[in-house]
Amino acid sequence: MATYITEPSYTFGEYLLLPGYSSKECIPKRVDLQTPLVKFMRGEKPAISLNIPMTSAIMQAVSDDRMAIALAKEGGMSFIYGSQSIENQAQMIASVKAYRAGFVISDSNIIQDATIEDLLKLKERTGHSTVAVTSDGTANGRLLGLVTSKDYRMSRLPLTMQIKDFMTKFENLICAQQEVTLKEANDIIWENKLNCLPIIDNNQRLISMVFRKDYNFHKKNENELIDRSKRFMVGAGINTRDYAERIPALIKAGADIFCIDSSEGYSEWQKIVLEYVRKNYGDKVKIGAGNVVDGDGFRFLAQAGADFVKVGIGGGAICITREQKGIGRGQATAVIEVVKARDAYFYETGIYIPICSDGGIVHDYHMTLALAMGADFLMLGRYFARFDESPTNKININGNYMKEYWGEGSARAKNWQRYDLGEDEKMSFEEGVDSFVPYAGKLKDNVALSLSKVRSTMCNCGCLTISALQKNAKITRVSATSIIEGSAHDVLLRESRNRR
Ligand SMILES: NC(=O)c1ccc[n+]([C@@H]2O[C@H](COP(=O)([O-])OP(=O)(O)OC[C@H]3O[C@@H](n4cnc5c(N)ncnc54)[C@H](O)[C@@H]3O)[C@@H](O)[C@H]2O)c1
Repeated sequence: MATYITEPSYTFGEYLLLPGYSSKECIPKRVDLQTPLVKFMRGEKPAISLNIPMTSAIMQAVSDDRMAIALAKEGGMSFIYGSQSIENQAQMIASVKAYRAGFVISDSNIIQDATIEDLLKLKERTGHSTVAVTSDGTANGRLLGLVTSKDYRMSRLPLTMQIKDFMTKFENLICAQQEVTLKEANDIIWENKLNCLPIIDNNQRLISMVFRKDYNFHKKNENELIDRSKRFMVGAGINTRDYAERIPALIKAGADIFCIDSSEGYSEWQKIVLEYVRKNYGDKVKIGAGNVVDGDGFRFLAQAGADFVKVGIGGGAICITREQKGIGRGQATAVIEVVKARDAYFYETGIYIPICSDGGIVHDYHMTLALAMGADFLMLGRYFARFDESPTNKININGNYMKEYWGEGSARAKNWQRYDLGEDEKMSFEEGVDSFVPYAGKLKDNVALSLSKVRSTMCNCGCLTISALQKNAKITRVSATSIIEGSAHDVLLRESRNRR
């Protein structure tokens, strides 16, 4: 007979925190959000910690090199998506590791045969008026010219005019070689009255840009997540098929940690990958595994050697695994159950394995709840997809700006053809949808606001660290009507503006 778990599984929205005693020392400014990323022995320190408990999801629509840089600046980490060629993924990792403050990877690039109409669309999408003209329209193509708003007059030029006919051609540009320091770059900008200085390599390929207007914004963020050589840290998603080629290539590119990316981690495929890493690299290479939703799955991955375990099936905003396959678990219950198994494992072995809660975060307070329930850090997809730094298009829909957001289980992501299930193509089905999310601006501002709420709640609970919150939080289930009671009710709202 099947095993029945009679207790229903719950989501974060069905829980609240009760306040604990907070002393006058307990103020948001003093809250420390540092949290372990990889396993460690009792009494020892983890080899890698995050400075904020946030990672960005292993998704095409979320985590590329630009996102990774923006998030590492704030103290978190991106896991760059693996649903792309090994070469492309390695290039993204390498570009994060090569990042130098003040040197920006160009996100507005175009080919010289494109038209003014294409240029206007690009400007609307990226919000930037300086556009690099490269041989292949990418950020690292051969630099052929530059277009700024000074180069064309909308009222005078036809929309069909080609970029090559009005751009500032390479021969007339002032550029610098990639060895230039930020100070030297800024001197060139001032001496030549430039707004932007392209940085190129020996083959005229664009490496980055330095902007005059960034001059005052190069101050170091003390929270930033850096390695021993002061380079930003970055993770990489991998699969259970081409790992023997992908892992060495990504290590060479500089990846700091891997995560096996799958909806289902309680599988022999994951054990094989973890064994491959331990056999070839010992404990030097760090690797997380998942996803699981119960203690059995956790223990399996812990014993197979995972450095962290990721929790969650079917809770992502774009995920339809539960309705397609009928597997999954309410995210709060999944976290609570896996944390129970983790704590028991820690008690037995002295090995603490961090838990990552992946999916199901809708409101900022859900982050605090997930941490209070014992997760050490969160993986967020929809949350980060809304920001300027996500890799997707910004689109105006009925006067509102939206960003595209699609699941890794959707046909759109699967077009990368990494999943050959050995079945008839007609038998394959989607586990994710293709959608839009409301555009929300800069990552930095949003993360600061979300974490200010987390810090504030932690103070209400009398906790200055995540581990104190995990030990001391008092959590209650809420009834359906108390959820209504907790929102604005029985009043007519004066304005429908989105609440910050
Ligand atoms: N967290 C979630 O709730 C969720 C749900 C659905 C999809 N996703 C995402 O969608 C993507 C696809 O997930 P998935 O679970 O379909 O991918 P997967 O590659 O883990 O599994 C796909 C299928 O391939 C099989 N397989 C795996 N390795 C194999 C190998 N070496 N040889 C032969 N067969 C092998 C698996 O058993 C499974 O049937 C991932 O990015 C995942 O994170 C996530």
